[in-house]
Amino acid sequence: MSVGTLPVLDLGLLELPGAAQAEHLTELRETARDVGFFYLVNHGVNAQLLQNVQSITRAFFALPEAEKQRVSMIHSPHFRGYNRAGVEYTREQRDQREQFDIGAERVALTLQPGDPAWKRLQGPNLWPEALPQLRPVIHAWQQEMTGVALRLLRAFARSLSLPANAFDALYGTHPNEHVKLIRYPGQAAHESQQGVGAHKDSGFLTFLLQDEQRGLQVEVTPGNWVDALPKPGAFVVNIGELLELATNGYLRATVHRVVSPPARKERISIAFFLGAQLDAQVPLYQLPASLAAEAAGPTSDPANPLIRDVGWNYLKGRLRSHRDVALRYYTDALNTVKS
Ligand SMILES: O=C(O)CCC(=O)C(=O)O
Ligand SMILES: [Fe+2]
Repeated sequence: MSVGTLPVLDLGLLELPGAAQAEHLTELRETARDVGFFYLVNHGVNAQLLQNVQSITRAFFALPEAEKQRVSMIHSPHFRGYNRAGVEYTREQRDQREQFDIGAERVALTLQPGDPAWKRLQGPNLWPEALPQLRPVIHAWQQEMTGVALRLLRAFARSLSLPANAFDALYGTHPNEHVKLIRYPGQAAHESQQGVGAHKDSGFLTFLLQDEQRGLQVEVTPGNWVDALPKPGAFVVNIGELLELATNGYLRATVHRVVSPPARKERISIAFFLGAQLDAQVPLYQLPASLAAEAAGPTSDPANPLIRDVGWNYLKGRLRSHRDVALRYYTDALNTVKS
């Protein structure tokens, strides 16, 4: 296999009727097993919506600092809102990116004493008054991306000889639809180049919409970092840890990172993370013997063990990334979640 670039998959081909899809499903399965990252084309998301979401994202980051601080994540026990560069940590190092996190738009749950702390993750988003168009554009994008993600998840299920709806129960009626708007500021040569440090994504599937600035790198084989160069109109898709866990490591959650742009440049990317329902447990799906034989078990980082309880696993990641929010709202949970 060439490791110089990422494979390109076509969603339309994965949905061809009958036997015609078979060879494409095999390609999807093998790509996800060997690389865990690919470009997705022919996904059907309207080009105008892609442009709108990119321009509204630029408009958000161009707001005065005071406006962005009004929607700072420190105001949200649900981990929603704005973080300036250098606040988020990956592997104990600061990430040089500013970001705005949006989750599924739901009311906060009424909690009873003794309820698990992850129930606090559900709740409303924060929206900047100074940019009222942000909310409808992001909602449209979130809805559209949930649809694409579900289509792809069904293709994954078929590619593994599971019923097309095998993952639907995990995803359920309350999926964890997490959108992250990200801006990587240019960094001078003597400054940190960690846009985001090396990590795996924790959910099911991630879709990235990049701009024209390079920076995303994928560790295809140990120590071999491949550039996921921007490809107009395509999403970069990768597998998250839940899907790795569900398939006993057959599908691969691959480590990736972003290297900062040079001084005076910036990079904008928009991520959509499809997670499972917070109250779900990730089962181990029975794969056909020939595939099960190739599943080596999830390659979880011993310093960051995976938890099958979706809510706890998600909370663990959030507490790790956003220490200030954790200390404000989750001191009681810091010992329960071994993060
Ligand atoms: O900005 C990117 O291209 C990647 C972002 C990423 O990996 C993440 O936020 O998990
Ligand atoms: Fe990531």
